[in-house]
Amino acid sequence: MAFFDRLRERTGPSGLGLCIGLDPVPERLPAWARRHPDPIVAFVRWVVEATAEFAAAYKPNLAFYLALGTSGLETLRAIRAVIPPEIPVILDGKFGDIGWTAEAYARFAFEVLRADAVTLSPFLGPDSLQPFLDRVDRGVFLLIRTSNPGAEAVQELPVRGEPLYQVLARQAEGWAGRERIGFVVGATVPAALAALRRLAPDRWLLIPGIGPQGGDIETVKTLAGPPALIAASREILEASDPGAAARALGEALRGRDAVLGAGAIRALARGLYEAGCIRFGDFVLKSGQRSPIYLDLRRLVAFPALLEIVAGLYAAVLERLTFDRLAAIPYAALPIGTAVALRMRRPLLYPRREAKAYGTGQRIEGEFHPGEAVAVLDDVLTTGASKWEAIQVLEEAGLRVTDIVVLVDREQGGRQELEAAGYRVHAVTTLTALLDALVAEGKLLPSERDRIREALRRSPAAASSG
Ligand SMILES: O=P(O)(O)OC[C@H]1O[C@H](OP(=O)(O)OP(=O)(O)O)[C@H](O)[C@@H]1O
Ligand SMILES: O=C(O)c1cc(=O)[nH]c(=O)[nH]1
Repeated sequence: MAFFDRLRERTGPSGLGLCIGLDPVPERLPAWARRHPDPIVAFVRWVVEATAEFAAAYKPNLAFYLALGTSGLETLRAIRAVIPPEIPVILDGKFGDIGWTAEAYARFAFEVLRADAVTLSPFLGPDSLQPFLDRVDRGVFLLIRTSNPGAEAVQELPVRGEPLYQVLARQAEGWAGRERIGFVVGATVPAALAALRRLAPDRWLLIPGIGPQGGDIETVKTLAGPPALIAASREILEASDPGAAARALGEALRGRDAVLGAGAIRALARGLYEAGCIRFGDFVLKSGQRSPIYLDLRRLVAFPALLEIVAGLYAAVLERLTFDRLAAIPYAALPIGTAVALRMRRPLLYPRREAKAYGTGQRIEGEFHPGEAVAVLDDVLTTGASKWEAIQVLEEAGLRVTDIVVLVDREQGGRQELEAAGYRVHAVTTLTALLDALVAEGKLLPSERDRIREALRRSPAAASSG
């Protein structure tokens, strides 16, 4: 499997992962490790065992092993061997040399050390990268805008009115093997995070510089967003409990919504696909937009076992929230809401599309008291229009809508508008993550996934949501 597909698997639906730097310094090791006959390997093994479940990738920096002396490379090989095979290893060597020499570096990185990716300086131009790009299952991260204070003096030099790093990023978009190239950008340079994400919306970013160097995760999430690896080394290696430090960083990264690991999202995607809840074609949505993909979760009623799984996923999100009642938006979310209410033993209500002219004439079915907090459930979030309609009815009746929970956020602008108005939006997963999982499951070609993504990116709602 290609390197960036492996990263997608590791990060799951959020597309944001922790890349743990393995940069040991002998004199800073804990006392117990220093007493060990093989201190560095013992220490790194201990860190890896404690952090593996939170690591999207590990990143040993070559310099720390060279600094150990002639035994350093053997130590690095031993460390490569303690990293579980499913976790990609990025060798941080910041290589960059003419082709012939680059070929030797590539052999060292990919054959001797069996790294899955490397960091490279793009300063010598595209031919210097080629030996690394020729290994089609491996990846490279180009140093585009680094986090160190002196970087500005070179990387921000104006070239025809544009900073050099942006020129480089733009050029790299046209280089052969571009799908195997990610960019390194420092968390300490917010303007570069935003600029690079604008220039390269789908490209993996490797972002060092949080913690001791001064960058912070919230800024990275807001300005760069996924797909990205956030690098942390000292913050984890020097913690008294590296596992707890990695867990805290992982949670800060994934945020409150992450209820699905990479395996679970694949199982969900497979279940939905096999039940005919994911359709490909040419569809018109509620908003009038056209779409090459349609999620038809109304079909869940024909697959009770899958409906139960889906209800469990909503419940995993809802368990973390505080609310008095659930409200389901007709029609698709009515059976889902009922399954969730049964599972959680929480009361459900639903706003009708319009009041009936007979019977009770109610606009809201179920029981409620003004002032109560409501978590609104829907199947899919596209523009958010159906959520706004439901919110209006519920709020006119004196209820307080606090949270909106959907199974799939199609990432077409709905979330931003609801959040801007103060509603908290939670999605079990996103369309991007579902598409990636379908590719991993062999149900969709990568080229089809990319075509669908591109079509959705060009849709009017996506454009208006910025
Ligand atoms: O975020 P939005 O742009 O509102 O789009 C998503 C909505 O569209 C569908 O409802 P629809 O009214 O088509 O169908 P339904 O009555 O069958 O649920 C879907 O069930 C969501 O409620
Ligand atoms: O936006 C919509 O109307 C919509 C999209 C989708 O994927 N599924 C659905 O039921 N509605």
